[in-house]
Amino acid sequence: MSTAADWPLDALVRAKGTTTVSVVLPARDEEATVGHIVSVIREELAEAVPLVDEILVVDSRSTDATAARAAEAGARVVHQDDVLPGLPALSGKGEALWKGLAASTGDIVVFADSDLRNFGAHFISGLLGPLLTRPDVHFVKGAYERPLTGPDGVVQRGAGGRVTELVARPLLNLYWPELAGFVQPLGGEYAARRSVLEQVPFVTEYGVEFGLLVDLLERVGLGAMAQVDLGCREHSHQSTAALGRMAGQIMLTAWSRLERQGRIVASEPPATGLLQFDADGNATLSDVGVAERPPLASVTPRAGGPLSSADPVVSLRSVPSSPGVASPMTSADAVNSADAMREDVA
Ligand SMILES: O=c1ccn([C@@H]2O[C@H](COP(=O)(O)OP(=O)(O)O[C@H]3O[C@H](CO)[C@@H](O)[C@H](O)[C@H]3O)[C@@H](O)[C@H]2O)c(=O)[nH]1
Ligand SMILES: O=C(O)[C@H](O)COP(=O)(O)O
Repeated sequence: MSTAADWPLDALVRAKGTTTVSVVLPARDEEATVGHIVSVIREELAEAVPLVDEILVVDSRSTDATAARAAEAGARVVHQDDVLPGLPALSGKGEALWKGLAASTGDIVVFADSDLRNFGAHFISGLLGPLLTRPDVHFVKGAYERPLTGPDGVVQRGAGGRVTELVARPLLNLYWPELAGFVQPLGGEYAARRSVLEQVPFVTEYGVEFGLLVDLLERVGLGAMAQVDLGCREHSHQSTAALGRMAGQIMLTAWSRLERQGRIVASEPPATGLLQFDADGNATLSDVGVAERPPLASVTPRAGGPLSSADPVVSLRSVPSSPGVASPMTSADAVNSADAMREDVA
């Protein structure tokens, strides 16, 4: 595996030629970090050297000043629901990335999270190295060490990436062992050729990274997938309950791929409700179902191009997410069963 330091900027600019590069940053309520990230990319990779041609921030229904901070720092900002407005709006990070792909223009698209606390230009340039120098490489994923920073500020080296370690990695080793060598399968920093990204579906919410890995393996093969060591990645941590919902989305994404690949035949789809309990035993029910956008190339002939009325709108084939879609356990069933269990215990 190469490291970011193996790809000096002058060599990358020489290799780039006429290839164009877009950086797409999905952002939901990231006013604290998005401005700095955009500024670093603009100053070091667009102004100091002609490596990045476009910086696009996809504002993912933020309720804070994310869009303003990103625009002030020099990004083009689009709102997730304003892109391809002819389609019904979906939610979550996967939707933001798919809309970002549609709204951007570069031959190579680099995705990076907007909540990185130790962002440096190497997060972008490192990912570009194999893509700009090896025509046979179509997808590059970032690898890094992930510390866990507690609320008291204490940093535990290598303890981050809890959903990765507890859910994604075991699932990949069980069912797609070819992908087990990806150090950070859920990491948000990766890059690919547009020609390939437009050929694969994008799962919505937090299923997107897992779905892309599995679908790209099928589409381009492991030999066209690379990873680059980007050092250490620090980001803002979500609560355990939020990570539980993310885990549910990833498990449903894996289930959808196993079914699509003909490896499981289910008599009924899995339930998409997740019942969680707080410290006082209060129950909250969430829907962790994910939807799916079809390959962008099947929706519009060219990213950002006009939609024709004959275009497919959205594929929800993989896993149901709309409120109207039947699931084996309804919200009411789940709450009733939780109440019944509590009574049993009492
Ligand atoms: O509805 C959303 C949710 C998140 N984001 C953005 O997506 C990025 C990553 O989201 P975050 O909530 O920070 O995810 P993590 O807890 O860090 O989850 C990890 O695991 C996820 C599942 O694979 C990946 O999507 C993430 O990139 C990866 O960092 C950030 O820029 C968010 O602002 C959106 O744009 N829309
Ligand atoms: O990628 C993951 O596993 C989740 O984002 C959780 O990461 P964290 O444990 O570093 O918060």
